[in-house]
Amino acid sequence: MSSEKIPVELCKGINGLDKVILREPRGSSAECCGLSNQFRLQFVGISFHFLGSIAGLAVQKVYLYGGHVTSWKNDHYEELLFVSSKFGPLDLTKKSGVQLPMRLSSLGVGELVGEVGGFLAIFKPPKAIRGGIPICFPQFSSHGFLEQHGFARNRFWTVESDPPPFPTKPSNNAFIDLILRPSEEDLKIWPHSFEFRLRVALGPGGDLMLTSRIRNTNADGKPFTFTFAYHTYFSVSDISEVRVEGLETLDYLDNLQNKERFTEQGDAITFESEVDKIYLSTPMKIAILDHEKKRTFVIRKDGLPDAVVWNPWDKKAKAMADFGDDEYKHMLCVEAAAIEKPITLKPGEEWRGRQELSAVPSSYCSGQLDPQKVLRSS
Ligand SMILES: O=P(O)(O)OC[C@H]1O[C@H](O)[C@H](O)[C@@H](O)[C@@H]1O
Repeated sequence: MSSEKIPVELCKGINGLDKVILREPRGSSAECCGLSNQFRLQFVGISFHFLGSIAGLAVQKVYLYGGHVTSWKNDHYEELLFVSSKFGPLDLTKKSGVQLPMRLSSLGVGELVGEVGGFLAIFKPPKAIRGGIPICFPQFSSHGFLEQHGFARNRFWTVESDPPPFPTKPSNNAFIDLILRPSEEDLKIWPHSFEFRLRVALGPGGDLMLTSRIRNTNADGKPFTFTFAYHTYFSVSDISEVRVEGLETLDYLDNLQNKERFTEQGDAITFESEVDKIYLSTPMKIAILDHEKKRTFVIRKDGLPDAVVWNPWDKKAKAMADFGDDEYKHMLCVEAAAIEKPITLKPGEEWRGRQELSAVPSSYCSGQLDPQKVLRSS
């Protein structure tokens, strides 16, 4: 089958990795990923059921881990998102001194056992994929009592073939709709019923668009409150060659200084050490200029007033089991978010948060944040 004729395809990648690929005729693509079947079966005993082809809209149950976009490529087939070479549960063993292969079996909720020559090591269940676009919900970071960044990034999402209508449908049909509802276990840790619909779409020019719709479906009449972020890892040539525009002079909370509030002073944001800041009430457009690659990412966002900027730098990188020691040089997270003013929904209410990413050649001039001008430049 010619891939060009299939805007949405369900397939398997390396090591049986389940993924949905969105394709755009000029060559751009995006992938939403799961963990490999085999691996998931070993770890948590969840089976996958493919009941048809997505292109034919006959799929009823496809589970994708985290509703996580793991790849976004332009029409030159260049990867635009960073994903760590060490992501995934297998690599978590690396820094604990345990070697694979080992026998793995499920111990029930939350614990796994690896046995190597009589030596037992207990691991946490699979973590979020390190890179791409993890979804942080219902809590950003440690701003609350839930696990870091909430649980949505560590759950299986389902493909939804017939979601409630969006105002517009992408003309190229390169989109996929996912849904997450809480399990019984989730309700024990966050006692709120919700429907989280995520549409991942690839625009005709290769733009990657994520739209989240979160609805309170509580039957007990209670509202709920959440924080949220698209935790986007951009791939950059060299972090010291990168500049972020659109956040100058804004107030931010510095996660490295007890979330204290400061005001940004510089002309544009550049990087020479660890950064972990939540910029507040940011403009709808933010640009990331990569001088070496001569590429500019433009983030357009709606319903997401804040923007997190994160790079772990060398020391933290070394401490992260699922991250290469030098990989901090090639990534930058700029995360469209709603954090400072958490969102509250009454039963029946729905919230929308949208992020649109473009990658354009850097004939883009500094300070020129009109996205139309950016898109017209070549
Ligand atoms: O390691 P993770 O849980 O994926 O979090 C990675 C990072 O996410 C955000 O950017 C936070 O602001 C950081 O404080 C955190 O270190």
